[in-house]
Amino acid sequence: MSAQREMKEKNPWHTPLTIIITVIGVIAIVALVTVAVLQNRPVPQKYKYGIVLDAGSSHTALYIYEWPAEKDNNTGRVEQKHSCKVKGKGISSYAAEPEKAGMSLTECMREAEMQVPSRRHQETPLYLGATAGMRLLNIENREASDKVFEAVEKALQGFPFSYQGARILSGQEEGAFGWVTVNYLDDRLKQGLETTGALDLGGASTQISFVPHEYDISESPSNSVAFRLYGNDYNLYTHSFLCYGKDQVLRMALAHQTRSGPVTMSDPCFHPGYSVTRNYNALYDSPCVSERKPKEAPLNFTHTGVGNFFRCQEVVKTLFNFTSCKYSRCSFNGIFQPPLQGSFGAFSAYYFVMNFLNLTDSSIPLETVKANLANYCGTPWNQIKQQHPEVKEKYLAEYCFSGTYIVTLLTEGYNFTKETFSKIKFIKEIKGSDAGWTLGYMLNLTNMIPAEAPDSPPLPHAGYVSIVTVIALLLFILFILSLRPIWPKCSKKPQIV
Ligand SMILES: Nc1ccn([C@@H]2O[C@H](COP(=O)(O)OP(=O)(O)OP(=O)(O)O)[C@@H](O)[C@H]2O)c(=O)n1
Ligand SMILES: [Ca+2]
Repeated sequence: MSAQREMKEKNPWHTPLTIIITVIGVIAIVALVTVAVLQNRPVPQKYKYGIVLDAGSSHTALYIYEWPAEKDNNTGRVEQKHSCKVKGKGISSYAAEPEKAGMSLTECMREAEMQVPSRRHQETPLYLGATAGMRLLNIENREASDKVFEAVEKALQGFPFSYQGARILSGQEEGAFGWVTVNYLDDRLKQGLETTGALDLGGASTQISFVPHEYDISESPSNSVAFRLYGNDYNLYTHSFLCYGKDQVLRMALAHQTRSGPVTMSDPCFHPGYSVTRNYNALYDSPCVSERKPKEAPLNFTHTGVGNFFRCQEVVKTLFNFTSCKYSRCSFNGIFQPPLQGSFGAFSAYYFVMNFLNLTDSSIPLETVKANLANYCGTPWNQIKQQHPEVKEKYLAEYCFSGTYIVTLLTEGYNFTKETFSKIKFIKEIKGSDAGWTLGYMLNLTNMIPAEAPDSPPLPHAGYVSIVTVIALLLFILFILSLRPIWPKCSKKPQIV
């Protein structure tokens, strides 16, 4: 017992001096680390916002994006905070009553007012971009298209955001910004990874964009877009096919099959037992088909279904022109297309249709996709309606046609083979943000993707804190060791008596 007590008494760690040094040391370390952590802690997140309205041919959607306020110039990640689907049809459908185009946006704009904190309203940029529906209206009736824009502009200026204008995007912009969105969301641009191609299928036009392997831009300069993003150069191939969105292509298919003006038409792209009356004038009311209108057509025709995928494919193929190509290679309609490269993300109607048909899984071989479609198209219309009572009949009736069109466009049009078909991923969104051109458009207009890679701190915050802690501990230990000569009796071994 007494030996133990003596040891305790002689233990240098129990002298008042060392206890004081230790306590001060510990306090110093805690203070040092706390200051380091607090000083470099990311400040509580404040966000900035941007709003883009996608005025598509079939409908308008509003997207709100947000990003950390203190990092807006380069490093902060922009994410979709909210989206709102405008009720009713696209703005181009209001050609005869333009004010209604403006009014149609009110509900979603009110939602945006609620979603964006009011102190940020005034600085939040608001853009409207119109695509193929307005492109067609602009071709058909310039004055009507201008009136629609006037009405839309007036409506948007009535909200407290920083309105930045409404305009028609070129097909090239639509394709290129879709590609930017997909690759930005996948973090491929910042990391300089191989990029993903983008396939967008709308109601009135469709876009294909990818970075080809070796690519002679001079062959068709109008199909190329050069980007410098985060210090990397990209030569993007992009093309937009006006009239090859799924609604306009359906018009073309119907026009092709009714070119002799019959009273009843049997359509392999619609289910057996399907039958509706359609109006000739309504069918031909689009620049995509207006020239094909039969001379002496009756007012209406009966559109009946036969349900045959392979015959439907034959009809769809007649809508592509493969005969003339003045370049080294073409997709269709004499449009240059370099060899396909890498993987692709296919979104908007590609996704809606393939998702409905349960065909989004990339592991499904092309042959199986076709077999499933053949089976689906051959299913009687009554049965289809019974199986999907929740789906709008207009959508439901068209999935056989749309699925057939998608497969035909991808394989015959763009030259995907049974090997490369599996490189297509049918996607709706990436990490919570919808795939589409809107995000890329906003990133571009707000200069949010820098041309050069931004300087980043050499260490991440956690690494910095760990290193500060370790160095502080080492210094403390060193300090304690350096005191050894003044420790009373500490150089002597404790003697057991
Ligand atoms: N759940 C849904 C939603 C939409 N659609 C259809 O998908 C097509 C294209 O939709 P979208 O990509 O929204 O086209 P828009 O942007 O309106 O057209 P565009 O890009 O050509 O201007 C339309 O035929 C629409 O009827 C669908 O089949 N199922
Ligand atoms: Ca679209």
